[in-house]
Amino acid sequence: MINCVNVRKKFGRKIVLDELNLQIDEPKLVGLVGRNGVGKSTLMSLLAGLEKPTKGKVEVLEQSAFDNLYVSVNSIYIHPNMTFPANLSLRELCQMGAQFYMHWDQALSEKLFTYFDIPLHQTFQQLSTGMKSMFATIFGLATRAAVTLLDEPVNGIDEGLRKDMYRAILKEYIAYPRLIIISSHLLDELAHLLEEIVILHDGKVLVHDNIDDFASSHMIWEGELSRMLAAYPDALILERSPFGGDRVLVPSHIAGDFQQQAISAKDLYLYLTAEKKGSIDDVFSNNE
Ligand SMILES: Nc1ncnc2c1ncn2[C@@H]1O[C@H](COP(=O)(O)OP(=O)(O)OP(=O)(O)O)[C@@H](O)[C@H]1O
Repeated sequence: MINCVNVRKKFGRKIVLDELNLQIDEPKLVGLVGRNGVGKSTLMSLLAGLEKPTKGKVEVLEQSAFDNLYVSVNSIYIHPNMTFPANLSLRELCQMGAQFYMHWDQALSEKLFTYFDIPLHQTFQQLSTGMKSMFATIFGLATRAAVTLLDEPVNGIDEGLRKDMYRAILKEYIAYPRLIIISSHLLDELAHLLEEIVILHDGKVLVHDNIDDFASSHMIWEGELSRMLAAYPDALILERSPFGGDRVLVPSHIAGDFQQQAISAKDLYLYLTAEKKGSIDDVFSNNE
């Protein structure tokens, strides 16, 4: 359904994505994660055909994505900075959506708008930040587009309603499977929904895996650091303890006679993408 081959994307002299490869062949619920500024939105814009790759190939539904009407009518890209025509009410926007997207689900959108209390007589600009996200995400789901790209879909939504929105996404996906890619920083909230995870790091896909396989791919050893490093020199040191309980991260297939702990997908993602530039305490250390 999507195929990115050796994709590079530059803005001016800044290379954001480079030699990025990603292929997804069937409907899936996929989480796209990565640290701030790594290029998640850029990748989604490329998939939506809004941006042209500087180099390489971006195909969606087997067609080159950039500026392609077939890709436009079969995909939707919802993101926090999106705008809608200021002179149209939300109801009118939905009528336009129904004309453009042939699988538009009017009944679903009406039920969700009612549940989330979205005032359809207002314009998009009149909504609060959280309501904008709710409207846009429901709009995205109602399109039933084969490729649905949700960039930070719960941006600004309070915690209780976020859970409802995740559930709405999951139920819609189960009822009408399609490729839904969700970018988010809230991997702990999202992980239970996802089938696959894609981690962007240094302009590339660092991990593309089944979410459960990803979480179980590593484990934490606790013990004496020198012994653990002797058993596995490439272990990532997570924590030094003056009392002997040092902690390191190792791939799960490595055998070692140490206390072992499972790790959550969120923590593993954070460790694998950590920048090694000291801690926030170092920034303040001269002032203390
Ligand atoms: N149109 C543009 N012109 C110039 N630079 C851009 C443009 N779009 C994105 N960038 C730059 O590309 C980089 C990646 O931005 P992008 O928004 O894709 O990252 P992101 O992973 O979605 O970030 P975040 O998690 O903070 O939302 C950033 O350095 C950003 O400044």
